[in-house]
Amino acid sequence: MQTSEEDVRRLLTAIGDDPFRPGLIETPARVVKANAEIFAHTGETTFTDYKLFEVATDTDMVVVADIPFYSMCEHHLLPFFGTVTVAYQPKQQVIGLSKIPRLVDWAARRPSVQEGLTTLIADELSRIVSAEGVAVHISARHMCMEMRGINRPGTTTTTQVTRGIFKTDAMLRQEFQQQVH
Ligand SMILES: Nc1nc2c(ncn2[C@@H]2O[C@H](COP(=O)(O)OP(=O)(O)OP(=O)(O)O)[C@@H](O)[C@H]2O)c(=O)[nH]1
Ligand SMILES: [Zn+2]
Repeated sequence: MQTSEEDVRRLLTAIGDDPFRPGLIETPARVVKANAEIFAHTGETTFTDYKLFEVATDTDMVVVADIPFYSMCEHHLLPFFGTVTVAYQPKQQVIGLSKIPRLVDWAARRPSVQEGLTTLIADELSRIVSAEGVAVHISARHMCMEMRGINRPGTTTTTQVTRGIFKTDAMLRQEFQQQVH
């Protein structure tokens, strides 16, 4: 399913503009293309683009910090964006490091709320890697709170999901939180 150029022309008309004026004539095609990228993984429930490796390790925590993401708030279809920090304590398997930002992109490229995005990343990482525990922290700015409505530029929202040992071990959770900038 894709946005059509006609959908965009209808929206432009509805906001009181003329979709056929010179400045807007190519806009519907651009918006269709942009939406295909921004909403690329809408409706997908399973992340498949990963590789696992069997490794003998007693690593306490693998952390990939400050992964930038862009998503769209499902209430207003306005951007929310920021950084994600993902951690897990491996058992015998580790995931290819680059696959963690890929997982974040996959989860973000759909309409969502920040809490749901945090949970989706934790759910998929837990499913993919057999880990002792998983932790995901997101810090984000919501354009729906900054450029309209309550109009509070610069506010940040943080969300965190912990699973397994990150939930039961307060010290480990604290170490994770120290990795979050
Ligand atoms: N929990 C949560 N709320 C969000 C998120 N993104 C947007 N919202 C909130 O969704 C709510 C929608 O509230 P409504 O009262 O239905 O919509 P609204 O009249 O546009 O609300 P205002 O934004 O307060 O003007 C607002 O409070 C938003 O701040 C998110 O990621 N998580
Ligand atoms: Zn919103």
